[in-house]
Amino acid sequence: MASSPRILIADDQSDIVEALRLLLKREFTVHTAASPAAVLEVAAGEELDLVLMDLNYARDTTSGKEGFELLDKLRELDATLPVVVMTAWGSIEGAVEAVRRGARDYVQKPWESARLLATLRTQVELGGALRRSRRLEQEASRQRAQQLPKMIANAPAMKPVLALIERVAPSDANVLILGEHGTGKEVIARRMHEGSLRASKPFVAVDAGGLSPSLFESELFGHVRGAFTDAKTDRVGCFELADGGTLFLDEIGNLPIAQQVKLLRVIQTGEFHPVGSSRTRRANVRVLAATNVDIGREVAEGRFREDLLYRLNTVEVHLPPLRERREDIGGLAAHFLERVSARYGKAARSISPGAMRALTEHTWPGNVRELEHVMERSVLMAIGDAIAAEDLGLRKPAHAPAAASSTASPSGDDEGLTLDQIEYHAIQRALARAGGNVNDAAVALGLSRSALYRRLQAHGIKAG
Ligand SMILES: Nc1ncnc2c1ncn2[C@@H]1O[C@H](COP(=O)(O)OP(=O)(O)OP(=O)(O)O)[C@@H](O)[C@H]1O
Repeated sequence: MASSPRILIADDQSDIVEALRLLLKREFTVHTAASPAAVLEVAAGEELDLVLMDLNYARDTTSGKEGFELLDKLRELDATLPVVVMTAWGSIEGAVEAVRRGARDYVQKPWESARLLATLRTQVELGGALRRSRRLEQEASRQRAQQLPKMIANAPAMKPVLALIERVAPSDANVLILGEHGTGKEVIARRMHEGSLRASKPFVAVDAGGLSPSLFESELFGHVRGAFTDAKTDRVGCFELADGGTLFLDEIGNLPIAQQVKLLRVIQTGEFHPVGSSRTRRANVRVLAATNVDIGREVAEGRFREDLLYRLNTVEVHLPPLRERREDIGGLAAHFLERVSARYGKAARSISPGAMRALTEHTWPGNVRELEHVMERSVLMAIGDAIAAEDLGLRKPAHAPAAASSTASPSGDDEGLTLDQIEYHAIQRALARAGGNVNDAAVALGLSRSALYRRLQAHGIKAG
């Protein structure tokens, strides 16, 4: 059975305290105090649900000064604790001042029992609701903090990135995050959101560039039932889901021109129509976008609208590839090792010095995501106490230069490489043989020119 609510009665007149105690004891657990000091002592030591207090304590005073001070202190102690003040008949100013200072209600002496009880019940209930909602809020923010992916960023190359996040996260500026495939652009976007005033509101991520044109509008703006054959019910779009919060548009560089126009309009006006509806909806959304393509070139070659770029890149964050922040490889590897081991219910192993050397010498065309996959594989493959270099499945010390070079031409021995790595090396070899000519390399690889460009972008290889 739930225990009865706990009330503290505070008055220096013992006959009043006693009368109240008799009235309230059937419904409440009653504590009493005769002075402000005693009130604070009880309030500090007991979980209370309400304080019913007089405003005057020193004999013959009527100013209420002591009561107001006590009220302030109680609110400092616990702003959610409801306080109801008692005032002498006719001193309404005192009651008004007490309410201004945070008392939830007041009763006049002599009180009318039924009314007093009703007032106390209401305030106990409201106070309980307030406390529950505060608790839920705290719980939600704790969970958010826990879900926030850990970000390893100690390398010198990450310093400017961290400084920029700190500076622009709290603003409402639209930010464009530039970086190769798998460098952690979404991680940066989440950090920005968590560091903003929108942190308690939703963060919605959408792969904008990966949506088919027919899905794009419905995904972003929603649709109404019957808008098209498959629209069996209304659907809320990402803009509306992110209202008040942050919308992260990934792969923005791959967005076809027709969709760029639609996106630009919403960003300019904050207004949109769900597919099949003529009703205008509004959403207050901060847009963070990311791309791994050379967006300047996309604009220069007419594939990306300059006006949209200006809307998206109020601030630009350049996320360096993993090969430019090798100092973080150890920390990232350990982090992924711990996470993956926990996921598979395995004891976390250490990383042998040989494995660590192999990790730091690898060129990481797939960046942090590739490192994550390598660590996942190694957890499954390892048999010893420590992860050995062989468990990583990496080519032995890869001496291939950074991805930007066109001379990388590792031997045709692909054993132990991931599909992604094999593709990377095949492209590098084809480019090297074609003297950097993308058309020739595409022919040699049996790809169309644009398909090869897409792969070059995906691997962060700069050709020509
Ligand atoms: N600095 C980092 N610290 C810890 N984990 C990271 C870091 N950067 C990236 N990761 C992890 O690496 C993976 C890839 O990161 P993310 O998805 O953010 O990359 P991306 O650049 O957005 O990828 P894409 O180009 O495919 O959109 C994720 O699992 C992410 O949690």
